[in-house]
Amino acid sequence: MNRPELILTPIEMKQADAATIAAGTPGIDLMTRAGRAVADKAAEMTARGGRIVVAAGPGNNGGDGFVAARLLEQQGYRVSLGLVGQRERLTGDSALAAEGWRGEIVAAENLPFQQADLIIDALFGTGLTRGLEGAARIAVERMNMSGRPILSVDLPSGIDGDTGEPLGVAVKAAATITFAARKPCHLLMPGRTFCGPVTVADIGITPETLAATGARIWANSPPLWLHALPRPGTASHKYDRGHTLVASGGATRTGAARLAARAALRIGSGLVTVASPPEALGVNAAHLTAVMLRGCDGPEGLYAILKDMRFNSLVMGPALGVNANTRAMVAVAVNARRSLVLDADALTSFEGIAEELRQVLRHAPTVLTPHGGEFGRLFSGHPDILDPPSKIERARRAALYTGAVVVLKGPDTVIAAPDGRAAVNENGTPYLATAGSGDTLCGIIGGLMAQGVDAFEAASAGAWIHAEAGASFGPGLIAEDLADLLPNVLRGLLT
Ligand SMILES: NC(=O)C1=CN([C@@H]2O[C@H](COP(=O)(O)OP(=O)(O)OC[C@H]3O[C@@H](n4cnc5c(N)ncnc54)[C@H](O)[C@@H]3O)[C@@H](O)[C@H]2O)[C@H](O)CC1
Ligand SMILES: [K+]
Repeated sequence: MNRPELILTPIEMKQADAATIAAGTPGIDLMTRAGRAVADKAAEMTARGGRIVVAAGPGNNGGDGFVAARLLEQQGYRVSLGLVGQRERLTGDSALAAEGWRGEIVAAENLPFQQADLIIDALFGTGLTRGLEGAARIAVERMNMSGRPILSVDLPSGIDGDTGEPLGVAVKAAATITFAARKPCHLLMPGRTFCGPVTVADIGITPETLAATGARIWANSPPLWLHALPRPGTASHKYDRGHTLVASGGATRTGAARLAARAALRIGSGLVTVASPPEALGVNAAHLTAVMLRGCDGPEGLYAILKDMRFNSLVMGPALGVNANTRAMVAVAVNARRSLVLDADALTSFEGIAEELRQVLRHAPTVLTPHGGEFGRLFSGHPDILDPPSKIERARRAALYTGAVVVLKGPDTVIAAPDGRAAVNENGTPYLATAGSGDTLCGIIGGLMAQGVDAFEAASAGAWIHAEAGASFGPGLIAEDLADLLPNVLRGLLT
């Protein structure tokens, strides 16, 4: 199994650069390798002898561009190069790289972008600190308007490497080539869209050097959690694969719990029970087969059920109602010290009183699964959690504050643990934006925790498996399909 893909922030990348240089690799060698990787990628994208227009910036991103321009001209391409800033103000490795370019240097904003077979965007990379203005802005606007394919160096100019957000105008690249490791902007939206397909070039910075930066963000993919997925042994029986309890809403709001329950069963929970308000027992009983059913009359009823310690994983929230009763149910569930997944109404019932939720969330492995709107409501009044421009940072702060793993959903779902670990999910599909999809995700995560999977791994694996199931179906997907798509995904992972 290959190793989990570590994602480095721009600051961590600079640390890795510096450590590699300190260990004896001259910076110009890193730049030359980076520039060579750019040239190789550009050659893949452009017929030999084609017209390549390079826009270089005032720093090392520009330096990569100078190296690529030199190499491509040597290979017979017709290369034009433009610079933002003055040639004589280039310093360090960029100045060295520029010395290798024998061709003309024009102002980047005046480059003939429309005549290019390929444009190379080497204006700004991880050093971007503010929105583009003046010549840089004009160059980017003209580049984008040209309609010609753009290869971005490291990341599209104008995109914030940490957040994936455009700081004003930003290059819309056909492809991006980055170095040593991807950065958050390559996975987070909308940065992922601005990048196009991303290639990671090895420029001689070792995995050990990357890890030594202390980076704690990973791409959410099987190598991160595959080891943690349960593989029932021949002697396994249903009682040692856990028992998930899913709380149902009232008589007209029972579907969410059944979606979650079926998903928990499909993901491998040995037993699953729906805890149903008395008035909904008939409705639930009419729809349930392998999933069992228990009457549960409010917090007292839940307390009575949880005296049975075999219920080791609880899923609560979908369709429970936004009210004090739901808050009381959550308190009973938390004090029962079982693994817990809280979603939807169980979160929104604590709108603006996250402090109250925080106080109860310290007893057992807990996963919160808000989408953006629920997250904003739950943590309203907590600018320290809501204000960071990075979605990863927001999720991390919420996890630290609540003591729970937080799954901040979206096309770029972020899974964050209280200890700072974070994973970014990329295999989602727009077809998952359908009623009941979130309920199913809760069931998958709860069902994995019932089998003893730790909260962060259960949430990360659950998010990926849920998305993979949805993507395997495509157009026409409805939530009822998802649970029955899980076996195929699991087969691909476990065999
Ligand atoms: N291992 C690696 O990742 C390597 C990366 N390399 C390349 O180096 C750049 C980072 O270079 P740096 O000089 O730090 O920053 P930039 O080139 O991105 O920016 C240049 C400079 O521009 C100034 N600046 C910031 N924002 C603006 C703005 N809006 N308008 C004008 N000027 C701005 C700021 O002073 C920056 O310092 C990385 O992306 C890679 O491409 C190495 O070449 C190889 C190893
Ligand atoms: K760039």
